[in-house]
Amino acid sequence: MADTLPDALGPLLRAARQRLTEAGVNDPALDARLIVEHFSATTRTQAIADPERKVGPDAVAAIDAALRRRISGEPVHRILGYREFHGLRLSLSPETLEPRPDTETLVEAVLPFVKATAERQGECRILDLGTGTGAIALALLDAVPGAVATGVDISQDALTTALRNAGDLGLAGRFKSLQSDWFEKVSGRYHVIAANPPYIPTQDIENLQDEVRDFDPRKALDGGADGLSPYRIIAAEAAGFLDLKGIIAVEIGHTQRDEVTDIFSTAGYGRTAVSGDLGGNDRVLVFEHRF
Ligand SMILES: C[S@@+](CC[C@H](N)C(=O)[O-])C[C@H]1O[C@@H](n2cnc3c(N)ncnc32)[C@H](O)[C@@H]1O
Repeated sequence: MADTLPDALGPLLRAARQRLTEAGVNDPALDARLIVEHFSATTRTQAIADPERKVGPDAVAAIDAALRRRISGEPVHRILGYREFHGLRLSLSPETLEPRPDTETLVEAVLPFVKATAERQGECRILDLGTGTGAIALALLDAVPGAVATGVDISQDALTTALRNAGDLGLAGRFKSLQSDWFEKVSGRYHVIAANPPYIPTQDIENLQDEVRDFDPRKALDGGADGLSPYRIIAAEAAGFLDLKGIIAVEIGHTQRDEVTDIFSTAGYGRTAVSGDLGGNDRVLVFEHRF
């Protein structure tokens, strides 16, 4: 049984950090801060300016429970129930991937095109395939008032969460959700087709970090035998849904640049950009169709 937690904010933070450190959690200071701030509804500034501030017994109990979950291996954002993406707070649910900072690379890669299209044509239509929390679509809608987006997912749970996120962010009027197996139920033409599809080869899933394998949904990870199945489907079918001057942007695994480029080249696309993530890995490819 762990020690009882103190009820003053500063000592509570220190005790939380110590518990996570002793348990070997990866980034104990950050996770302790996120948990304490969230469940005590306090801010970093309050912890610094008023460390003796009292935290109520219900909040201390919630922090205690959250620390136990973290120590048993649950990712901190699953415990909090949300994650920040491109400056937006996105709620998570069992069938949504936790949006990752690497995926912000995709948002940045297409943002100038989305802005320019919206300015030129008064509207930019975005199709976000495998939308999950709605991360990509909602980040683009938030940045470009002239954009509208359809978020497609096979998971109804994910779409419910994406719609909730759109509502919470005041973007519901420009975001539609569609349950579909990739393009199966999609109609219309889009200036941007964006996708962060599942791209882990099936046999590699068992070797992923525990936090990913055990808490991110399998449907969001498993890209088939070689990890490339979704790219083949998207490349084969996208032309029917892409505006004449539209672009496709896909996130990739860091070793998949050449294979994914070949898949799109064979389907009639030319690659116009490769973007690296924060770690310097190839992370996003952008294509246009050679109609
Ligand atoms: C890697 S996650 C990406 C989620 C989100 N776009 C992000 O970047 O955080 C892939 C998403 O594709 C969805 N998905 C998997 N297979 C699908 C299919 N056949 N048709 C549509 N969506 C699919 C999953 O449910 C999951 O939400």
